[in-house]
Amino acid sequence: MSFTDEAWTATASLQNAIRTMPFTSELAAGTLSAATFREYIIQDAHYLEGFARALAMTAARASEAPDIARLADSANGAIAVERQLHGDYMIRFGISPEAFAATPPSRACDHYVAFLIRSAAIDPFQVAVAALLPCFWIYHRVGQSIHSVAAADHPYQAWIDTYASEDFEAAVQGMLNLTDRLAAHANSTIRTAMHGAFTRSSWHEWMFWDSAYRLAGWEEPFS
Ligand SMILES: Cc1ncc(CO)c(N)n1
Ligand SMILES: Cc1ncsc1CCO
Repeated sequence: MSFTDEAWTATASLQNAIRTMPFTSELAAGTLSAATFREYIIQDAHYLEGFARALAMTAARASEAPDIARLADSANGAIAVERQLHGDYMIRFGISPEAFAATPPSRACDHYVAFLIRSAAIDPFQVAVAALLPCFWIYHRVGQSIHSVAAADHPYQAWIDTYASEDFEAAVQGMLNLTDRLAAHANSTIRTAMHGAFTRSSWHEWMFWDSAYRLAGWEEPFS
């Protein structure tokens, strides 16, 4: 079995939780409240900037030139999606620049981004790549499965189209190939750490949607 098949199987219960959780089920059905989607879009704009930084940092550490280019392309792609959120979605869902500026990253968003940037900075390159893979793969799986059931006048069609697209699929396939190539040449210590990073990132994907659904920010102490 390839490393990536192994990683998906090892995280089956998390992947199943992501597929069936309220945020993704209601997103698929088109019944997710606009207020919840708004919160998610704001947080995702914050996330995509941090994700792009982690991709660019990991790109710089690749030993093969094509891998530098692929990871840097994805950093560029993540910023392109972030610009789309700012330029189109925020207007469509009634998020003013002032409202965005007044909303800091949530605890879940900051935790995920901090994890990815820390991994990119100090983990072995193979482990940093494994940490980045769920960001691609889970979104593609979720986007595809919603795409296959979505009604024609779906309120979140543009979101679905982004992650079910052939362009995104090519980026996902590139990351899967890179991860499997690295794992095939890695020793068992590195492979174990790659599994750990993949699992932790998958958990962060679940937590990110769970947090948006609960409209969770930063809890403050009561006086
Ligand atoms: C939280 C999160 N993970 C992954 C993606 C897809 O890149 C995204 N837009 N947001
Ligand atoms: C992973 C990812 N998420 C949004 S854009 C992007 C890179 C696509 O090339």
